[in-house]
Amino acid sequence: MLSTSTTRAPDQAPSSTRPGDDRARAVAGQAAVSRLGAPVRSRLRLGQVLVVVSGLLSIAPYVALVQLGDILVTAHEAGSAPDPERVRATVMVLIGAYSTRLLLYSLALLITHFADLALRDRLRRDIVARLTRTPLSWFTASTSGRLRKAVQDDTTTVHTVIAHGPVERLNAVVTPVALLACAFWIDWRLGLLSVGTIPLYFATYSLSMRGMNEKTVEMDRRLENISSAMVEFVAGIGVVKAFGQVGRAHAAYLRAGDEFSTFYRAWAMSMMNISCLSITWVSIPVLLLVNLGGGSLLLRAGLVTLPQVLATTLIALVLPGAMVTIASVSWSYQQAGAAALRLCDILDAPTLSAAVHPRRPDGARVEIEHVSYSYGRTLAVDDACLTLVPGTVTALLGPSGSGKSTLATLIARFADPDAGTVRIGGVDLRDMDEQTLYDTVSFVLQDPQLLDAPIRDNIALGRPDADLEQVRAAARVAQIDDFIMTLPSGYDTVVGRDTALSGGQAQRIAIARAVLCDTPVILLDEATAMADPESEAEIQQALAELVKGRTVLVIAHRPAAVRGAHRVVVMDRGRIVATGTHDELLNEPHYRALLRQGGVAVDPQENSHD
Ligand SMILES: Nc1ncnc2c1ncn2[C@@H]1O[C@H](COP(=O)(O)OP(=O)(O)OP(=O)(O)O)[C@@H](O)[C@H]1O
Repeated sequence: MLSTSTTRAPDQAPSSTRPGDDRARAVAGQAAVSRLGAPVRSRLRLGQVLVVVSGLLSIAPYVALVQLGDILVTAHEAGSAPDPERVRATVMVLIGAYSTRLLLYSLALLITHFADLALRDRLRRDIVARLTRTPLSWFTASTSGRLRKAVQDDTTTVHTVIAHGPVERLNAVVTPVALLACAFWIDWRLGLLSVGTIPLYFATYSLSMRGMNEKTVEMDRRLENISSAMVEFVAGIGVVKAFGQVGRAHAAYLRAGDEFSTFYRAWAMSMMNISCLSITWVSIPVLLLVNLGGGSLLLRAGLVTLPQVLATTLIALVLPGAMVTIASVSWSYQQAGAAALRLCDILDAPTLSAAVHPRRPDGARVEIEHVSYSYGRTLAVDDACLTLVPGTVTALLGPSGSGKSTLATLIARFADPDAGTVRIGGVDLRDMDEQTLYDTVSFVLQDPQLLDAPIRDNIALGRPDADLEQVRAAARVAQIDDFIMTLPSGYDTVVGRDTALSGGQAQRIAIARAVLCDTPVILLDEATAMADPESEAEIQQALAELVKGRTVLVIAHRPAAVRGAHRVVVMDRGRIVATGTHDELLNEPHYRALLRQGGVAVDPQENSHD
């Protein structure tokens, strides 16, 4: 079945890539970050302009400081009191420049935060808009997991690089560059002292960052492995327990965890030593030693003044903060790259084309003409031609994997065929708008998929405007009304919270849902009639009511299910190999093989044809 968790959408990217691909993925990640940020780029640019101005303004307090020092030292040396007017003016410049800088910086952050809010809102809307046009065949258990991660986690990860990245990274570059220029302007020798340790820092830092992009992508991939092992373990817990394999399934999770820690420890340990060394070059004690030590030598030689030494030493001390910010924002960009790629994957999910001139079907005749459909390289339906006549039940029979479910889902437009046409009432499904399609076809799936909502809402899923009487009428047809009325809250009972339903009860609710939709075409998974033998008779009766007078296709998983069908269609490896009534097909080899496999006694007469 298309909807089972064991299948994978063909267009889904594999969850792991080879290490050789990691660099390309890291580059693609940065392109994806830039693509996601495009709608708010002008706002980010405005924030960045403010940061540049604020960075340039950072020079002013230091210049004012040197000036203030000069005024005080000159007055001290002359043995007179400093000029109060000049002192006040210099202090005002110092305070004014500092406050304006802070104000501009905060304003820039505010702008990028608002941009980020708008972007996240837009991203979530775009994802929802995209998914409403995405073929149902795209949604599998794994795509659902990716979706959850994208909407919940990845939009938050991207926040760091949209709201903080442009401002903090630029500030961490502009401010130190402006300050260092200022230091050189104060005195070139002192300027050299303040940047003296930077080449050493960069040399060791780039050593520690070698292969960082690839490692980050690899880390992300290994974390994904842990998540998938966990999801697999939890999703399959029923079958795992039933076969006493908890230890083994658990082991897969532990193995993924162990592999991650081994990888992380090896990476972190080698990086740690070298990155400690790089940080030492810009640590406060080393900077003080170099700047004050070198500065005092220059001072003694009479080449510089004390305020100049103090100002350039303070400038040099700004460096470590800037380095740390650059490193942490770069790291955020790498993580955001992986998150942005996942978001772009979802934003680029395939979509079904919308009808340009929507048409309404005339009748409920279903015509499948030369239809083919593949999942990646697997050809699931191969040049199928079939007509479903209104008022008849057609049973689709064939071995597992022969393409029955795929063919049926194409009639509900879970996907568009790669070749050929599916028409209902003379209208190509691609020329029907969504609502018309929902009003025309309903699908009773093998898994009834009840929501954690009142039973009434579950039945009225396709017709939310239906009143209680209409809902009850549908439930009566589906043989489930009596049972619902025995529940303490009746139709307001919340499935999952107030009551647990048996498989058969859940299926009858799903049948009531289809009865209420009252569509002229019904696609039915015969397995709906098999899950709960105790209520099979009731389900059969409910189904008999449901299919009356409609165009019905039943996906038959066992030969006995063709009972009562007007016509049987046999599929094999994607092709329709035989069509006819049960009697007409008795000599057809594929049909006979299926009957034999299903343990159905074959007419003794036909033995002579063997
Ligand atoms: N989502 C998917 N991604 C990739 N291949 C798929 C997917 N769903 C089905 N297939 C493949 O397409 C082929 C037809 O599958 P389909 O489920 O239509 O067969 P089926 O006759 O309904 O089988 P069953 O009776 O076991 O449900 C099979 O080879 C199957 O492996």
